Amino acid sequence: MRDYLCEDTIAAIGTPLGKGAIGIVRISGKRALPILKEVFRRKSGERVESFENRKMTYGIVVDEFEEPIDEVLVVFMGAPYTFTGEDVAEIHCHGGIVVTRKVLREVLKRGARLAEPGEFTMRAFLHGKIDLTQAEAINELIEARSELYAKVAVKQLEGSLSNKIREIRDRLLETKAFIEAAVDFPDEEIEILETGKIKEKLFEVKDEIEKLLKTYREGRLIKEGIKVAIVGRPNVGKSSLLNAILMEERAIVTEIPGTTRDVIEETVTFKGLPLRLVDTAGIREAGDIVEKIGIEKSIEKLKEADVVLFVIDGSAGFVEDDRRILKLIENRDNVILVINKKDAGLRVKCEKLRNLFKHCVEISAKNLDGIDELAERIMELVVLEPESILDGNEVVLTSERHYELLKRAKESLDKVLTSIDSGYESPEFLSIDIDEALKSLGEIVGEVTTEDMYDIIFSRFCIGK
Ligand SMILES: Nc1nc2c(c(=O)[nH]1)N(C=O)[C@@H](CNc1ccc(C(=O)N[C@@H](CCC(=O)O)C(=O)O)cc1)CN2
Ligand SMILES: Nc1nc2c(ncn2[C@@H]2O[C@H](COP(=O)(O)OP(=O)(O)OP(=O)(O)O)[C@@H](O)[C@H]2O)c(=O)[nH]1
Ligand SMILES: [Mg+2]
Repeated sequence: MRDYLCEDTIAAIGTPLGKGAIGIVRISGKRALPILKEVFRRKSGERVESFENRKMTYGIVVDEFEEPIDEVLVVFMGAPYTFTGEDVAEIHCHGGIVVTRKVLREVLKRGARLAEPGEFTMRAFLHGKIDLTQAEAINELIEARSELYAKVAVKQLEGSLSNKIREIRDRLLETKAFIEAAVDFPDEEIEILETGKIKEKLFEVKDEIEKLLKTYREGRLIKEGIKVAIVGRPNVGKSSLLNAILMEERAIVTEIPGTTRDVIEETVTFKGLPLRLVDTAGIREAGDIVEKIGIEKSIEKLKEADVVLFVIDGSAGFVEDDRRILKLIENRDNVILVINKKDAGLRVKCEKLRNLFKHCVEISAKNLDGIDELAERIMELVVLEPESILDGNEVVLTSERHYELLKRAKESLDKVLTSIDSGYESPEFLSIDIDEALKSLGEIVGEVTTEDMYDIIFSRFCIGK
């Protein structure tokens, strides 16, 4: 059973385990202050009976035999004006692996329980300090590996998404009131339902939801990065291209066809977005079993990719083996033809293949020529509205949970509209689906809670958060 009532006092190390200048043990709950008094002494060994709220005090942590464990700074913050909304005590100790754990152990001995992953944040949510999207944003912030993602997460932590959702919800509530007005005054000869007006309002709300839904594509790219598969026949310079983009000798490059046999994945950040580059085995009629498996993987990666870089050796021209690979990627609009080995003289150019490839770049992986242009083209291909999304100032959906719930809300509104169009205009009937939409919106911010909420949200956090 989870402690949704927040009866226990919880504690955990809030900093990464490892060598660091400081390590913080955080305690939250009713017994935070008594526990702090139990473990903390002034340098002289004297007990401290009252702590000034939110002010650091210098001293030592002792074990039950009054033996000093570490020299520390501690702070007590009284409920409700704290991160969790409960009494919070923090012990800032030296950041060794042993010392921080020893301090935590003393705290646990005095009656605190080790916090579960995300439990501090869950308490902040349960006490109304933050809503669900803000709680999730804390985790996203911790997970963020690119500046842009961090920026989007901070905005969400500040409440940008919740504000947007609440705005949509309020408009929907207004619409509902408008529909129900017809029920409340049946005798007053108010027109049964002004369906035209109701529809107009519904369309407005739906439009807002759709706008938000559209941001998810970019949101996912910001969060997960752009998957770029580098494919082509052996020896055209795929691994050289990977190295050129990474600016390091990551993959083995030789003049022997069939050098790369396994998939190599590396990430670089370009304009704030992670580019997840995947170098693959050259595709051809396989020699041995290892190469065959490698080629199967190449084809798999090609299918998963957001962008496919189809590399050819321009100094050799567009040859039969290239043509065979072309069959695998036909009908895809996310392919960029990369004509490599420009330095060796090109026998085929972008212009000549214009009818086959909408996107084409001529490069020399060896001389690092054309690499920036290629990176630009990758961005152009996946990012629909670069200005609006990439500055990180707009509300962007990055969570599948939010996306699915918003989609559900939209579907409920579609049902209402269909009902109106089919003549089922009874207000009670229409309200059912409006309520469904409201419920989905409520679930996003956590006003409507579900049983598995903890498991889908907070258990993903690291311990101590
Ligand atoms: N030492 C320390 N640093 C930390 C945290 C922490 O818990 N401890 N945080 C943990 O995530 C983050 C900061 N987040 C926090 C959020 C709210 C409050 C807080 O005390 N809120 C009160 C009072 C606000 C005010 O003074 O205006 C409140 O909301 O009522 C503290 C930290 C990052 N840095
Ligand atoms: N002149 C020239 N040679 C290049 C260029 N890029 C790669 N090469 C050479 O082409 C050969 C093959 O390069 P790789 O990068 O190993 O080719 P690959 O496509 O990864 O080959 P496989 O892993 O076997 O599929 C090596 O000898 C490289 O030095 C280029 O831009 N110009
Ligand atoms: Mg290779």
